[in-house]
Parts: sequence; C-alpha cells; structure tokens
Amino acid sequence: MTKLSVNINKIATLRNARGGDIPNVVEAALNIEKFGAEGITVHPRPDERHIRYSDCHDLKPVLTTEFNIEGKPIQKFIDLVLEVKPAQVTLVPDAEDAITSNAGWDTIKHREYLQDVIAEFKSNGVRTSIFVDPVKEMIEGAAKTGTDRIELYTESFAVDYAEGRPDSAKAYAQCAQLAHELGLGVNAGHDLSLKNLRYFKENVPHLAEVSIGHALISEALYLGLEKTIEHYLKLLK
Ligand SMILES: CC(=O)[C@@H](O)[C@H](O)COP(=O)(O)O
Ligand SMILES: NCC(=O)COP(=O)(O)O
Repeated sequence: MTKLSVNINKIATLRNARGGDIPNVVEAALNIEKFGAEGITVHPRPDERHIRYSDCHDLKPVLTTEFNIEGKPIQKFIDLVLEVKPAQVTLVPDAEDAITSNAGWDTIKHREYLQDVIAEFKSNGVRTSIFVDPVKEMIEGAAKTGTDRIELYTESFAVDYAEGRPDSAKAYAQCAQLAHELGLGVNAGHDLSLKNLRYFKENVPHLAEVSIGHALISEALYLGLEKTIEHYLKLLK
C-alpha cells in the first residue's frame, strides 16, 4: 500500500503572509491526519520562507503519523533533525536560493558525503531517504550510500503527463524496480496531483510513500482539505 504524506509547506506560506499564526500549522497538520493522511512532510528551507525550524519542534510531539523532514543537509539542518528525530529525513540537494526543489542528488559524485550524513542519521534511529532523478546510475549510486530509501523526483513526469506524454513514467517504473531489487524503499514526490497520480501509481511499482503538497493544498482551495485528502487516498488504494 502506498502511504500519503502531506507536505504542509504551503500552510506555513499562508501563515507567514500576515506575520501571525493563522492558519496554525500544528492545527492544520492534526486535521490532515484526522482526514486520513498517513504522514506529514515539511521542508524547512534555510531562509525559512515557509516552514520554520521551530515548526518542526512544535509538530514532532503531537503528530501521530509519520513525520518526514526534507532538506539540504547543511549543519543547521542536520542539528535540527538530530534534535527532532522524525521518522524519516529526506535529503535534497537544493541550492539555498532555489524557488523549489529542482534536481536530484548526483549519488556518484557525492557518495562519500552522503554515506557520512546518512550513517549519522541512521545511527540516531532516523530512516533516511534521498531525492533522486529517475536515472538508473543514480539509483545504483544511491544503493552505495547506505540510504534506506530513495525519493523519485517526479517533476519531469508531471510536466510530460500534462503535455500528453505519460510515457516518461516508464523510466520511473524501471528505476523503482531497480531500487526494489537493490533493497531500497521507494518514495516519490514533487508536482504530483489529483490529475496525474492515478497514472503514476498504476505504472510505477513498489511505491511506499508519496509526499504531496503544492497541488494538494491548491486543490483544497476548491474541494476542501478533507475531501481532497479523501480523493488522494482513493487514488492510492
Ligand atoms: C523535495 C520536494 O520536492 C519538496 O520538498 C518540494 O521542494 C517542496 O518545497 P517547496 O514547498 O518549498 O516548493
Ligand atoms: N517531496 C515532495 C514533497 O514533499 C511535496 O512536493 P510538492 O507536492 O509540493 O511539489
């Protein structure tokens, strides 16, 4: 079964817009869990444009589903994850000024660096996942880092699907199968939506978890958060 982890970055974007605490990020996360989500994902970026480091400390003690913290493993981020100890950390190679995540790790070039960081998280009981493009050599490189899982970076699938070219899902399916054979768990995320998720789920095997935020929160503006999450859960069954 593929778990739905809702990324609540954009709840924090709205909260920060007025400098206050509405919508409250913790309240939103607890409602999202009540509506059936099987995880909460946050991505505290170095500039804290949306999720703040303090949000991670506030969320951890009250969440009852899996907490996944995503980010580039700069020292401040590593320290945060070791303090909070979420169920999972997802390492993303983002530039500090990136408008959003826009690439997976070069797991060959950065193997030793990733090995060290992953070993530190695993020795502290945090499951690790690394953000990768659907390229077989990167999957093979990921297996050599010691990571528990990979997260397939799905933006290129989402773009292709929207342009009537769903065939790019084949590369994801091949990479998911290879990862599974190499003993890696398979997560996926970025730009997944109600429009493209069914096709992705039906054509890509071994999906343990999808993390979805931007589209889900946007769709909830029209459908409501509970109904939107209900739709996603049905697509993943
Ligand atoms: C790694 C990933 O795909 C998500 O964390 C995505 O980057 C969301 O980040 P933003 O909400 O800042 O766009
Ligand atoms: N890891 C992907 C994620 O958490 C959410 O990405 P998006 O749905 O906001 O593009």
